[in-house]
Amino acid sequence: MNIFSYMENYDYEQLVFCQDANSGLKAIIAIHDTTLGPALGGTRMWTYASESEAIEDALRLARGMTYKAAGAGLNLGGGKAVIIGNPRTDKNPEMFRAFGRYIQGLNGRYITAEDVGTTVADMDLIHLETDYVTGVSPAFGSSGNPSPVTAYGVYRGMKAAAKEAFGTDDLSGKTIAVQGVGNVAYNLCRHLHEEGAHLIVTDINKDNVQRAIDDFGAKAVDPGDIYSQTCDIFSPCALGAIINDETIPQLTARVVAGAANNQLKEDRHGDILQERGIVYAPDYIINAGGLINVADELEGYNRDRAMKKVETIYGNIQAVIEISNRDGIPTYKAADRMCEERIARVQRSRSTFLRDGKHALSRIHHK
Ligand SMILES: NC(=O)C1=CN([C@@H]2O[C@H](COP(=O)(O)OP(=O)(O)OC[C@H]3O[C@@H](n4cnc5c(N)ncnc54)[C@H](O)[C@@H]3O)[C@@H](O)[C@H]2O)C=CC1
Ligand SMILES: CC(C)CC(=O)C(=O)O
Repeated sequence: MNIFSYMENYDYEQLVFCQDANSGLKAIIAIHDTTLGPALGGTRMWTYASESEAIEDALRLARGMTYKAAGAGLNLGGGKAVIIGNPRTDKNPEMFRAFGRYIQGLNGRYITAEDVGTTVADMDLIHLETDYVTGVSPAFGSSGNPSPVTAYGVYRGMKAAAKEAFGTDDLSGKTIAVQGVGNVAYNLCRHLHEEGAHLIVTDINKDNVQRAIDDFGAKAVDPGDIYSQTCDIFSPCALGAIINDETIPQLTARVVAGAANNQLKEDRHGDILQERGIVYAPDYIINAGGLINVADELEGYNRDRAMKKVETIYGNIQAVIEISNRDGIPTYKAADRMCEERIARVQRSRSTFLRDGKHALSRIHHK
C-alpha cells in the first residue's frame, strides 16, 4: 500500500502509529478531516491479517466518520483508531492506559469511543490517562455503551427506508434477515420483535445466535446462507464490504438497512443496488446513533437530548432518498453529496480571519 498516495487521494490529514512494548500495544489512529470539529470515532480491536490491512481499515473507517458526523449535523470531524490484536486474548489494562496517553498527546484533535472489540471497561482505562474519550461508564457522568442507541437509530432509519420501498413504515409482519447479532443487532432485533417483525439471523458466534432464538423466536441460518433468504429487508450488522459482486445476485430483499460500517465493497455496488430497485439506507447515515449519543457527552451528557437527536435519523434517511429521487442518483451518492455540501458550507462560513478562533466544542469539559 502506498500510504501517502492513498491519503492524498481522499484528503486525509494525519496518520499516527502508536507502539508500546511493555503492554504489546500496536495501534493506528487515522484522522480524516477536522473541518467541522475534532475527529471523533471509535477504537476497533481486531486480528488483522497484515499491518496494511489494519492501516487501510483505520483510514476507511475514519473517512466514514467524517461523513457520519456531517450527515448527523454534528460539529465533529472524522477519525478512527485500530488496535492490532485479539480482543479476547490480547488485552491488558496497561495497553489501554498507554493508548490513552497517545490520544492525550493529540491534544483533542482525536476523541475515541467503543467499536468492534472494545468495551466500556476499556474506555474507563483510557479515561485514566485522557479526557478525550467518550462512552465511558455512566458513573463518570458519561453515556456508557453506545450500542443500544445505535440500534435505535438503525431501527428508525430502517422504518424510513421501508416507507420508500413498501409505502408504509410499519414493520409488523415483515421478514428481516440480520447478519451478525452482536451488541447493536441484539438491541435492533428487540425493537423489530416488539413491532411484530419475523427475524432470520446468523452469526459466527453460536451463543449470540442462541440468544436471538431464545429471546425473539428468530430463525437461525448458516453465515453463508443469510444473503439468499427470502425476506423483505436485509440488515448487515457484522463487518464491512458485504454488499459485493457475490452477494448482490443472491439478495431477495427490497431494502438494505443495517448497522455495519462500509457495507458497500466498492461504490459501484451502490449503483447496482439502485439498478435492481433495492432501497439502500447509507450506512453512515443510518448508524449514526452511537456517535450522536457519545458526542452529547462533550456538552455534558443529557440522555433525553441525545435520544431526540437520534430520532432525526428517520428524517435524514428520508432526505437522502429525496435527493436520490430528485437527482436520479443512487442513495450512497446522495448521502455523500448532502454531507460534502454541509462541510463546504461550514468551511465557507468560517473562512474569515479571527485572532482567537472559537469552535462550538472548544468548551470540551475536562473531567
Ligand atoms: N457499537 C456501535 O455503537 C456501532 C457499531 N457500528 C458498526 O456496527 C457493526 C456491529 O457492531 P457491534 O454490534 O458493536 O459489534 P459486535 O462485535 O458486538 O457484533 C458483531 C457481530 O457480528 C458477528 N460476525 C462477525 N463476522 C461475521 C460473519 N462473517 N457472519 C456473521 N456474523 C459475523 C460477530 O460474531 C458479532 O456477534 C460493526 O460494523 C460496527 O463498526 C457502527 C456504528 C456504531
Ligand atoms: C460510538 C461511535 C463513536 C462508534 C463509531 O466509531 C462509529 O459510529 O462507527
